[in-house]
Amino acid sequence: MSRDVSFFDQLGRLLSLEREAERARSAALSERLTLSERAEQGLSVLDLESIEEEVGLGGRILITLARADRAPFPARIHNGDSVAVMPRRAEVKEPAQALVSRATRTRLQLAFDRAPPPFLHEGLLRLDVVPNDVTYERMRAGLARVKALEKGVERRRREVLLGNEPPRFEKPSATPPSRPLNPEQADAVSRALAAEDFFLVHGPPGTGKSTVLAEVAVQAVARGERLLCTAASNAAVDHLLELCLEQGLRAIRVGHPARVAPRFQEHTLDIVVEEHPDRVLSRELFDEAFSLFGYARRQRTQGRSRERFSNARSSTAEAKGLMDDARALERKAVRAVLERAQVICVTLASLGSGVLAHEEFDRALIDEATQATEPLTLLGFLRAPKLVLAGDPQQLPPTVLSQEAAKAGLGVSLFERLLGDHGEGVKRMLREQYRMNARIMEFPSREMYGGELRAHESVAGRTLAPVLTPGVELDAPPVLFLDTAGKGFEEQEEESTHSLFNPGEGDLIVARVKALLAAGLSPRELAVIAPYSAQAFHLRERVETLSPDIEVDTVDAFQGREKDAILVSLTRSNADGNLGFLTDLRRMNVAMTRARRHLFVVGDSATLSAHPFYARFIEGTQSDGSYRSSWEWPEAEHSD
Ligand SMILES: Nc1ncnc2c1ncn2[C@@H]1O[C@H](COP(=O)(O)OP(=O)(O)OP(=O)(O)O)[C@@H](O)[C@H]1O
Repeated sequence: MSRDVSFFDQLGRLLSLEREAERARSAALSERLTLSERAEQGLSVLDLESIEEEVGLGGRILITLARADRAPFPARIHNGDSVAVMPRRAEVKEPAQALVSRATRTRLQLAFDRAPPPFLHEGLLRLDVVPNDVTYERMRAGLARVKALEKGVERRRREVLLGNEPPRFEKPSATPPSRPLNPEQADAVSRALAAEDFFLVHGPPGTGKSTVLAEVAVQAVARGERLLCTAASNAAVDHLLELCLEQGLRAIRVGHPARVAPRFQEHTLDIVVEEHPDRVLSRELFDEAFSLFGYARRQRTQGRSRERFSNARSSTAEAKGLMDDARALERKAVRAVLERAQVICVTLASLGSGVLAHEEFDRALIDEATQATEPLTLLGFLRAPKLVLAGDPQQLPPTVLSQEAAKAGLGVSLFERLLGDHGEGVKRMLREQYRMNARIMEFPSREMYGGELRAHESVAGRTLAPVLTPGVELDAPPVLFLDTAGKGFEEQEEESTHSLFNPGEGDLIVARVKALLAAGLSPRELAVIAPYSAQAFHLRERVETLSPDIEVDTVDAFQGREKDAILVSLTRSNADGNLGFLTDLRRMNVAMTRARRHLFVVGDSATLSAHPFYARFIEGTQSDGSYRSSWEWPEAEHSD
């Protein structure tokens, strides 16, 4: 399909729609809620005071807040959230913006990039969790830059991107891989390395698409290339970082330490920079500046005299000068660390952050590329002449709030669009999977991947028995469908969110959790997932009391993860055969491909059979002994 550059303007318009939708949602929420309701929902915290101040990594100012009565916070505030802080009662023009760097039950440590305004130290405060606009600005600027690629090679890149010119490939070289790869993986690696523009790695669940990217990284670094490893989510970037480190590459993780998993913090730019001699020096200067700021504050607050004010003014000026020197030294240290790295790992959204503003790479590897919108992925495109995108268009697409924007194209990832524009020749599908028992794999393989998946011999026969207490008897075949038809377990709607839940299915899930734990399954190897957030929420409340280590979440949140046993509550049960967004089969594909040894699905066949996909799934379980009716299900009696 041929396009002209107005395509990027169209994407810009869709971004505006999406931003409006996000604003409208948060405005509707604020409007509906009084301040105390906001506080109850965990969107605001009131009556805070600052109780500690220190200088943290990268010269950030860390201020710890606690409630004046030291009461615990609601559970909603997480590390990495953006927040705005303002006086509890007075009006201020500009609330102070910060990120939550450590959230505990009674304390919130906030990281400020600049010295926060004085009101933070004066009296009671209010904190609001705020949606973050920065990424929109970066995507918009990115679109403008791509559109403006006019000259020579750059123009050609843009034309390939638009689907007007074919991508080019060098002759693949036959470098032996650094680890054993299956034939499709080896082919994907060599074609990705041969790509002069881009290549797509299609990785169905558990087929090692991250492994392929890591191998591309090893070989590209061996050729002397400088690499960018990126993805939309922090978890995916952390995973790439882990694989690169395992391969012995010098990789640096750029990102706010609050958003990086704790075990990778020692590889974050902020922490590595701490060791650099220039940074040691800058720390001393920051300390000095802070004591001067403190002195100035005391001078100002201890009474009014001309001398005190003038002392305060000159100390503040001196402190500001020291801060400037300290920052310059710190920038030098950062440059030195980045230059030494072979691989930089960072989320797409953080690529636009100050420290990386001028970094260029030889190649960008983008994981989970089918979960990122095109404008977001283009931020990676802008940093490297060659791209490798890994993803799976049969799993969930990017989350887009505005239905209109999603339909008009924002819901289509760059991966999918390039595949549509250039055809199958620009992609390699991986076919051997290293996660699921063959029976668990069979149905999604047939429905979503043309029956082409293979289970590697190390996983094909895996069952639950070896991870349970020896000798325990439990009815747990690889796939088990528990049918609630005729039980009257109707779905219900939660008033405040309009999301659905189903207490009857909840009872059966809770009973299954108890049975699996009693049989000796580790709670860390068990997860409960539901398509609807209300069902996930209700289940979490009940399952958490059985063990805090069992994860309970929505299907969408569980994409990319795996566990030995996965329990799925399909939730829908109504007289009209209405399946809502269960008809997005990509969501079901994700739900059904998370389990290694045991996939337990509860649902109402009378409702589900209205859709041929579910009808075929249920028939399959009936024909091979994986079907149970809840009328004759022993655990149903122990569900309280
Ligand atoms: N050729 C191989 N031989 C043996 N094991 C492999 C091979 N390739 C991948 N694996 C294993 O398969 C598992 C999944 O690999 P990886 O995390 O790369 O998959 P993925 O496709 O990115 O997964 P997901 O679907 O969760 O995104 C890992 O445990 C990995 O070590």
